[in-house]
This record gives sequence, structure tokens and C-alpha cells, in this order.
Amino acid sequence: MVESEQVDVIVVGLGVGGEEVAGRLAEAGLSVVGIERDLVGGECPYWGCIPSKMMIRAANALAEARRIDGLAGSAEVRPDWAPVAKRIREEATDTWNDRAAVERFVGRGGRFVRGSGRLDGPGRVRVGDQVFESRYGVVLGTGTRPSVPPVEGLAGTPYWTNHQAIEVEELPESLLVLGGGAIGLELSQVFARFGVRVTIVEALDRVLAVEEPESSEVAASALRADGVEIHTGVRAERVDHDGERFTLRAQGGAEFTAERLLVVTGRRAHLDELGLDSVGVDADQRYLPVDDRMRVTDGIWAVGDLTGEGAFTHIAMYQAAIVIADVLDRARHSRPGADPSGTASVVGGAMGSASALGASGSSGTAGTVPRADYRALPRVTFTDPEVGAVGLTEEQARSRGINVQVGFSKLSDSTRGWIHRVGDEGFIKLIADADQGVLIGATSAGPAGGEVLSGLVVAVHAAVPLSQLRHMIYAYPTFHRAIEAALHELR
Ligand SMILES: Cc1cc2nc3c(=O)[nH]c(=O)nc-3n(C[C@H](O)[C@H](O)[C@H](O)COP(=O)(O)OP(=O)(O)OC[C@H]3O[C@@H](n4cnc5c(N)ncnc54)[C@H](O)[C@@H]3O)c2cc1C
Ligand SMILES: NC(=O)c1ccc[n+]([C@@H]2O[C@H](COP(=O)([O-])OP(=O)(O)OC[C@H]3O[C@@H](n4cnc5c(N)ncnc54)[C@H](O)[C@@H]3O)[C@@H](O)[C@H]2O)c1
Repeated sequence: MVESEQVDVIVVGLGVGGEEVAGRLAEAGLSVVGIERDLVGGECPYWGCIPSKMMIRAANALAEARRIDGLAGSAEVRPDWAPVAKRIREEATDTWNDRAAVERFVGRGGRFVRGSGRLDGPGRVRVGDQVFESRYGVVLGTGTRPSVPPVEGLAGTPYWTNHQAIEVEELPESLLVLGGGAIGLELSQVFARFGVRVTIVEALDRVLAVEEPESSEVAASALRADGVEIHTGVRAERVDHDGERFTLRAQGGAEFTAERLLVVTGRRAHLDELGLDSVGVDADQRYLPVDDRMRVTDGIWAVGDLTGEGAFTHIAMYQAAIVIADVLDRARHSRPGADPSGTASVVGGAMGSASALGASGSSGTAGTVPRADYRALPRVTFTDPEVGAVGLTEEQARSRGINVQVGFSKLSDSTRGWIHRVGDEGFIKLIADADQGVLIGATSAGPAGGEVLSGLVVAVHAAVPLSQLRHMIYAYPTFHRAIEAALHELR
């Protein structure tokens, strides 16, 4: 048996969630080993949120310029992908190099190990020839990878995932997008605005199917206006690549061809790679279930996409704060002569007297571990118009037997929408629990729909009574005044 090295905490996977947990625990004075097999920071900064939003910023600038005609004169727009690719390479990803992130982690007091970590019994993690043993526990933050459907022929073709789409230096003439979810819609609109002929093929009967049907309609009609072809209810049967072009054949005989094929049909965790059987946890699951303190089992926590609680960076960060508080709580109570009130410094040891966590307050008060609550989970799909949503959709609320009231108002009927004119598509949809007199869900689609959402997130999170929401003052003429109009429509 390989001799193991003892540390306080082992973090496997330094994506959004793992990096936050490992860095903060190290700052708090624990000895932390952080293990990452690819790039420290994970999907979001290198192939996800940040570069995709840089693309969207650029594509939206083109769209705004194209709206000048008829509103403010005329403009000739000549898209150029080169500055977008350069910005992603130089500003966002350092050409997909994590040097700075590794240095940041080490600078916070962490020990970095590059490799694939795997549980090797309770508290133990193996990385290649090294074995680490943890005093307080192991945190898993290994995220997800693209889930590629078993369509005949697809596996042998040079299809793109989000990685190649984000890294692209020269745009193709045409692009087939398999999957009309968040990634499919955001990237399709970007590429279409830069002149690529884009076709989306979606299996369900509408795009963005996890959100309200009205959201699907607004997003689909905006993309169509940008020239994107959308085919829903299509079952892909076979994919071929002849060296130059892809052909996708669908059930019923329909055929789609393009120079490139982007597969964005969801993501999946790879639990089989984590050695979960060595700690008695079933690896044959889609995600790793956790309790409201993110505990998988005694001494093992999970954070981020791996938990299946919503694949968003803000969820990974939210969960990370809970894990940090819980691990520190355990460390506090495990020390000889521990102060169970939790009022002493967070942990002992050479670096333990001053707690950065205590100073920032993000882990909660010493001794109290916050519990996860996803009632007011916000999400924003950054199409133009943006589709922001929080809490339950109408269908989810009805299927739970809630006494539902729905309020709806179109942005174009608001003063601000009318002033805005071109590009004012969108709406506010409110879902209320009539018995409780509170909002339990809401959608805010429109220009800055994700920003307008914030008031609705507060309303759902804090269960603000509808009577109070109706008697608030909404600034004139804002887009968010449409919330007031929708409140008056609740029935
Ligand atoms: C194109 C795209 C756009 C997105 N846009 C947004 C957005 O606008 N807003 C938003 O909130 N979210 C967005 N997301 C989702 C967001 O990127 C994820 O929710 C987030 O990255 C999840 O963080 P994580 O820490 O759970 O996992 P990840 O970021 O996936 O990190 C997991 C890390 O673990 C490593 N790893 C895996 N297994 C092992 C192992 N055995 N040993 C060592 N290391 C391992 C991986 O290499 C990886 O670095 C987007 C995603 C994509 C793909
Ligand atoms: N703005 C954001 O916050 C943002 C942006 C991008 C991604 N993300 C996160 O990343 C996750 C993954 O994004 P995604 O777009 O890959 O997944 P998704 O689950 O959002 O969408 C996948 C789509 O592919 C469709 N699909 C599945 N199999 C198919 C098949 N065989 N043929 C045709 N269509 C098929 C599904 O019906 C679905 O509409 C999202 O769930 C989201 O949480 C967030």
C-alpha cells in the first residue's frame, strides 16, 4: 500500500465551486490539497460563461448598430470575428492557460496537484502515485462534461462541443446546432449575427423547454429574426461527415447539412471516475445527491454542477459558501479542546489565527452553517432579448397542486417598451401562490431582462406579500414597471 500524506482537506476538481472552497479554506489556515486535471477555474472562465458572454457582448453591439436604421440615421455594419477571438484568447483565457489561477491558489496557501483524483476509501484520495488522507474531509467539485447523444455515425465525426465553438478563430460559413437549450440558443444567435448560416435541430417541441412557453416563443422569434433556422420535434437518426460537410438525417427523412456541427444536448457528471464505491456511495446515478449542507456522506461534500441542483456558476458559488462553513465547523469541533461555541479563531496552525472567511463574512457566523434553499433559484439565458427566470414555472407550480395565479404583461405595451421601439420584445410573467399571497416564480424577458429579474428574485426569496409588491413605487419609465402591470393582471 502506498504511504499516504495527511492534510486537513482534499478538494478534487478546481472548477468554479472547487476553486472557491479550496482557496477559502486555505486562506482560513487549513492545509488544503487542490487537485485539478485540466485548467484551474473549470468550464466557466475558459469555455463557458465568460468567453460566451464576451461573444454575446460583441454580437449585441452588431445588433444595436443594425437598429440605427429608422431610429437614428443609418449605419453600415461589417462584422469581424478577429477582435472577438483575440479578446477571448488574450483577456479571458490567457490562450487556455491557468498559470495565473494556479499562482492565485498557491498564494492563498493551497497546495496544488495536477492530475485526476479518485477516492480511495474514506478520507483518502489517490492522484497517480500519490495518496492523500484528510483529517476533516474531501470535497468533490468535478463538474460535468458534454452529454453526446448516441446518434448513429456521430461519434466518428469531428463535431464541435462548446470547447471548439468557444476556441474558434475563423467562423464557418454554416453551422448545424444539435440542441436548442441555453448554450445552443446563445451561441446560435452570436454566430448568426456574425454572418454564419445557423440551423438549430431540437428534439423537443420547443427550444428552451425548461422555461415558460412564452420564453421559448420570444427566444425563437428573436433568433429567426437574426436568420437562424429552427426545427423542433426532430429526432436525429444519423450523422455523416464527408471530409467537408456534415449531414444530419432525421426520422421522417428530413436532412440538414452544414460545414460544422455543434453538439450542445446537455451535460452529464461522470461519477464512475470518482471511486465512490470505495466509500459506499452508488456511482450509478446521473448526479451526486447531497443534503442541504452539501454532504454526500460523512466526511464527503460535493459542490457545483456535479450535484444536479442547477448547472450555473452562481449555484456553485452559493453551495461553496455552505461547504466552507460546514468544513470549518467540523474543523472547529474536531480540534482538541475545541470551542464548541465557535467563537475562537476558525482554526489553529501556523496560518490559522486570522480568518479571511471571518473577515469577509461569506461563510456565515461562526458556529452556524447555512442550509441550501433553491426556492428562488435565478437563471438567465443571455439571448437578445435576455430571458431571466426565478423559482417555479406555471406548469411546475400547477403540477405541485398549488392554487396558482398568473399575471402577464408585454414590454411593448409599457411606456419604456414603446419608446425603445426596435428590440423591445419581451414580457413579465408572474406565478403566485394565491393561498399564501406571494410570488413563487417569475420570468422577465426583454432588453436587460436578466437585470430586471433582480427585483423578482428578492420577491420570491423573501416571500414579499403581493399586497406590498402592488403598493411599491416603480420608477417611470423603466422596463421593470411592467412588473407592476403584471401584478395587476394576476388572476
Ligand atoms: C457555453 C457555456 C456557457 C455557460 N454560461 C453560463 C452563464 O452565463 N452563467 C452561469 O451561471 N453558468 C453558465 N454556464 C455553466 C457554468 O460554466 C457551470 O455551472 C460551472 O462551470 C460549474 O462549475 P463546477 O465547479 O461545478 O464545474 P466545472 O466548472 O465543470 O469544473 C470542474 C473541474 O473539475 C475537473 N475535474 C473533473 N474530474 C476531475 C478529477 N477526477 N480530478 C481532478 N479534476 C477533475 C475538471 O477538469 C474541471 O476543471 C455555462 C456553461 C457553458 C458550457
Ligand atoms: N446563461 C446561462 O446561465 C447558461 C448558458 C449556457 C449554459 N448554461 C448551463 O449549461 C447547461 C448545459 O447547457 P446545454 O444547452 O448543453 O443543455 P440544456 O439541457 O440547457 O439543453 C439541451 C437541449 O438539447 C436537447 N436535446 C437533447 N438531446 C437531443 C438530441 N438527441 N437531439 C436534439 N436535441 C436534443 C434538449 O431537449 C435540450 O433542449 C445548462 O443546463 C445551463 O445550466 C447556462
